[in-house]
Amino acid sequence: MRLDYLSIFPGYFDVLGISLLGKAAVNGLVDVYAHDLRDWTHDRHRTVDDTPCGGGAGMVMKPDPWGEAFDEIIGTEPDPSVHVVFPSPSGEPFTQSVAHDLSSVERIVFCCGRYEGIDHRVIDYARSMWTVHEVSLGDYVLNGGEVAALAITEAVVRLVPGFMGNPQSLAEESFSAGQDGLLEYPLFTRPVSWRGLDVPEVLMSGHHGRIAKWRRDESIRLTRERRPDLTDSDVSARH
Ligand SMILES: N#Cc1c(-c2ccc3ccn(Cc4ccc(CN5CCOCC5)cc4)c3c2)n[nH]c1N
Repeated sequence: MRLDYLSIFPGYFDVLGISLLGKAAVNGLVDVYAHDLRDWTHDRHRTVDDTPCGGGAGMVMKPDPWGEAFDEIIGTEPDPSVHVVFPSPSGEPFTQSVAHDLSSVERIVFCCGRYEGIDHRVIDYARSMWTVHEVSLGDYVLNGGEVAALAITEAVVRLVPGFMGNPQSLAEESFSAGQDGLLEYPLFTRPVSWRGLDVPEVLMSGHHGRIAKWRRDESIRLTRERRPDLTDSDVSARH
């Protein structure tokens, strides 16, 4: 899998050489390339933004540098196998399902906007050439797309076959199909007693059936308390 990042702050992506992702890069599972959008400007100030047509607050990212960067990084021929991700406050929700879909893709290009956003023609042009995902991390405001691109990267790459040492742990996570869309149960490890707080006895019983029931009940309780939106009527009936 090749990952490209276009940003006026390419240094954000230096962290991708750390931890598991760094190991994946070393193992050849993932190739990471960060690009400075200003490398495709031609004025002395390396300008990437301008005032919004029709007025309004802030600045908008000019289309020209993006187009020239696309030509050099991706190419000038349409190729639907290339997936271009635009993090955006007005994007569709980024979910585990989207992460799963992207994990089988060979090439992803992240376009990280700043200011008030990117000239919309850049997104329209990208849609005419490649497979585009305009996605939002959630209902809160970031200053740009870089942090979102990092989060999306982690969510996607950890699903790539061969990346995680123990793929079974993926199956038991919250938001994964294997858990019926329920939140993950509380986790404990040694010591059994810590600052007057004990591991629930059932988890020390060695009785796998009871342990499985306790964990299921806890997942249901937590989901009903914290994420009623995840429990549809069918799921509630089953639980
Ligand atoms: N993913 C994700 C994100 C982002 C995100 C992603 C990409 C960019 C690029 C620039 N920004 C800054 C920015 C902030 C606020 C606004 C809204 N304003 C638009 C003009 O009208 C007033 C309202 C726009 C742009 C970004 C933010 N924020 N939150 C997420 N979950």
